[in-house]
Amino acid sequence: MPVSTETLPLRDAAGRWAAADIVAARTQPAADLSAMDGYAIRFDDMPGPWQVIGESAAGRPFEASVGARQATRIFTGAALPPGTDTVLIQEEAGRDGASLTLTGEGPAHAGRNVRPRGLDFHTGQRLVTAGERLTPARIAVAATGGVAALPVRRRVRVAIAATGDELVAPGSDASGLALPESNGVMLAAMLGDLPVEIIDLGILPDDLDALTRAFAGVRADLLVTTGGASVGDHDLVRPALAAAGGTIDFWRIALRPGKPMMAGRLGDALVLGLPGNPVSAFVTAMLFVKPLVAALAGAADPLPRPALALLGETLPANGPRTDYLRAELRDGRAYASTIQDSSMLLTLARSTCLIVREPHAPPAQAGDSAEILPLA
Ligand SMILES: Nc1nc2c(c(=O)[nH]1)N[C@H]1C(S)=C(S)[C@@H](COP(=O)(O)OP(=O)(O)OC[C@H]3O[C@@H](n4cnc5c(N)ncnc54)[C@H](O)[C@@H]3O)O[C@H]1N2
Ligand code: MOO
Repeated sequence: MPVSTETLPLRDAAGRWAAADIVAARTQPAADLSAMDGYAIRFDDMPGPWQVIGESAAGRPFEASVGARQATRIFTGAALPPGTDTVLIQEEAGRDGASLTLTGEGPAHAGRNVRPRGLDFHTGQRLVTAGERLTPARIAVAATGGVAALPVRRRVRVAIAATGDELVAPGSDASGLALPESNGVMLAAMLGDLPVEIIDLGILPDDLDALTRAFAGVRADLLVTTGGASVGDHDLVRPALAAAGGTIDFWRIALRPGKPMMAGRLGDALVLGLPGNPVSAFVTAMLFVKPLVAALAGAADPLPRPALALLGETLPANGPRTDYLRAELRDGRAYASTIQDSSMLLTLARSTCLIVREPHAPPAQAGDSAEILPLA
């Protein structure tokens, strides 16, 4: 089901994506305006002298016509009085009462120091294209274009469930074999700069009935689970999804880490079942959850942007899965961590990029160029 749209005041629209083209309701600038403080003159009267007959300030124009060898005082952002076409900056002018003389080089051509009407944009011109993110500059251009409210998708409702009998809420007693749950807070943090409403389903046990009940009650655009995605006897996410009336579109992809990822549907919700290993959950969230949320929020270009970096060290040939290696960028070179175990959060926390290795990539040498995904 597509996420419905709403209209938000400019102040509330930051970080959303435009749900429709945003079109200028006015021309900017609305008239020929001065770009500098000085004197509005007719270029044909160069090199002067002139008689100053009035003043034009931003919002307080000089309405009368300016004749030959006449000038007005003018300030930045003020409309050029009728009859003038050029601004002489005050650093190059001498003023004595009403008399004005040229003291510097003066403007080189007609129209100098003038922002002509429509320099920025015209009424009817597209300012923001549907599917573009509403960055601060795009919100500002919409405001200048006379648009007060912006069409966006409503916040995407993302339900997040961690699964596993060993897990306890972060901060609670984690003695013995209890493991503090970290995927839920990590996912919420990864979605922190996206327009989401998080529905925290907490920690669900490795129990088919409990999982089925929890899944059946989900009201969201997207359900994200972590853990229980693999082939063990306690990996119950897929059977529970089926028991709750959901369907599975695919399970397992040629990715390392992240192989047991699952995608499916449950009623109106899309479902992404991420592996439980924290690094696998991180990588699949980066490659699938974030882009899917951005797409649901209306992004035309939701995928992460790879960059290029030089390798700091030799890398062995890759196997059959696309590999995302935790790595650090130092002096513009990417160094992969020695151990790439998908349980190791400290290595991930210290990484500043992932090196992307294509399936069956041959060995790579130090100094070779490699695709990376920067980790902000
Ligand atoms: N025989 C096979 N075993 C495994 C395979 C396989 O193909 N054949 N795949 C391995 C791969 S690859 C991965 S990845 C893991 C993923 O398994 P699950 O998604 O079923 O994850 P769990 O078994 O539930 O947990 C794995 C690991 O991660 C810890 N975990 C889980 N959830 C959290 C959480 N929310 N916060 C912190 N840590 C969490 C959990 O305690 C486990 O240690 O399967 C391999 N096995
Ligand atoms: O794919 Mo698992 O995610 O390698 O550890």
